[in-house]
Amino acid sequence: MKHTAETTVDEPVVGAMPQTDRERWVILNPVSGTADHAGQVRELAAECGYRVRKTDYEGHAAELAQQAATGDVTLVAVAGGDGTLHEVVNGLDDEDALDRVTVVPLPVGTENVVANNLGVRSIEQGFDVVETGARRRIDLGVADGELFPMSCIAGLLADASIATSDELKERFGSMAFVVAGLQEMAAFDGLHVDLTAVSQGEETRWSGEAICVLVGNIRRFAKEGGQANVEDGHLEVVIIEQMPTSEMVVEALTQRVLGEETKNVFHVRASQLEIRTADEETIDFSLDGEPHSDSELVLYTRPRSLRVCVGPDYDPSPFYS
Ligand SMILES: Nc1ncnc2c1ncn2[C@@H]1O[C@H](COP(=O)(O)OP(=O)(O)OP(=O)(O)O)[C@@H](O)[C@H]1O
Repeated sequence: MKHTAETTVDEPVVGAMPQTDRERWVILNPVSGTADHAGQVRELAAECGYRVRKTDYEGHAAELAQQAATGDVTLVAVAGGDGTLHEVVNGLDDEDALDRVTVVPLPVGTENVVANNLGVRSIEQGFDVVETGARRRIDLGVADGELFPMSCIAGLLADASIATSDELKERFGSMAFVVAGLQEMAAFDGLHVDLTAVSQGEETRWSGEAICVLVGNIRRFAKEGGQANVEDGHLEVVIIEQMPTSEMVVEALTQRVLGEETKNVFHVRASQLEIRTADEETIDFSLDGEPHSDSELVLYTRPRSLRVCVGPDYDPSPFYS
């Protein structure tokens, strides 16, 4: 593989061009996914001239990103899943470095939602797109003051994602999330939600009993899911209303398979969102899979604030009806 190509944000890179990345690091989470990737990551990193920094504990990726930001590093490859990427992005932001450091995900986690939606499907392709891929600026979501590249989930599925065990993840892969959610449904008595969504100065309000509120930055939860437009300054918001478990399954299938809007699912796009519960109950939510809670939740976007390398399948303006 050749060394880094000259890249202008938003422009596809054609052919080999002079190097501009001053120093390149891989932040490697050795325990992400099936934990068998460290050897391959180190090998390719050595071949391509990256320094590898390994995480030793939870939160370490954010500290390493801060160190990268205070040095000469202009490119960080993140060998981990969505949780590790989340830490890196917040670590870079703590040093106000999002504008000078480009990030590329190396998908070695369990779900790798961000990497998949950026069109980066393997470790090798990750190193490759740094040389030959386009570079773009994508939106980041903010929830409770914390950045999230992927999603924020409040209510039942937030609990479920926290409760999703490693064993379950190994057996069912990305389905673990859904399976755990359905398992927990019986014990969950809903959340009375007052939600205000703002888009281009227009307010939309929703109040009622909800199972969960799903907010996607790079991913869509509505209809058949897939990649969201992550350059338009909007979040994709889905509220799943409280309903019997049997209806929930039908609802999920109808939404996923047929792509139809149905009565128990409310969908809105928003650049700003406020979620409150009726009696100021605590809202449990997960940011890119990590648990949080607060009495209210304010979300918004920081449009086009993260520089990323993307693969050929990445679509800057995906079409959905
Ligand atoms: N050395 C370590 N030992 C234990 N945990 C670690 C270590 N390094 C990082 N972590 C933690 O591992 C967690 C999971 O990482 P990550 O999200 O990358 O993988 P994943 O959950 O398998 O993938 P995905 O989020 O894509 O489903 C993160 O919360 C991170 O803080």
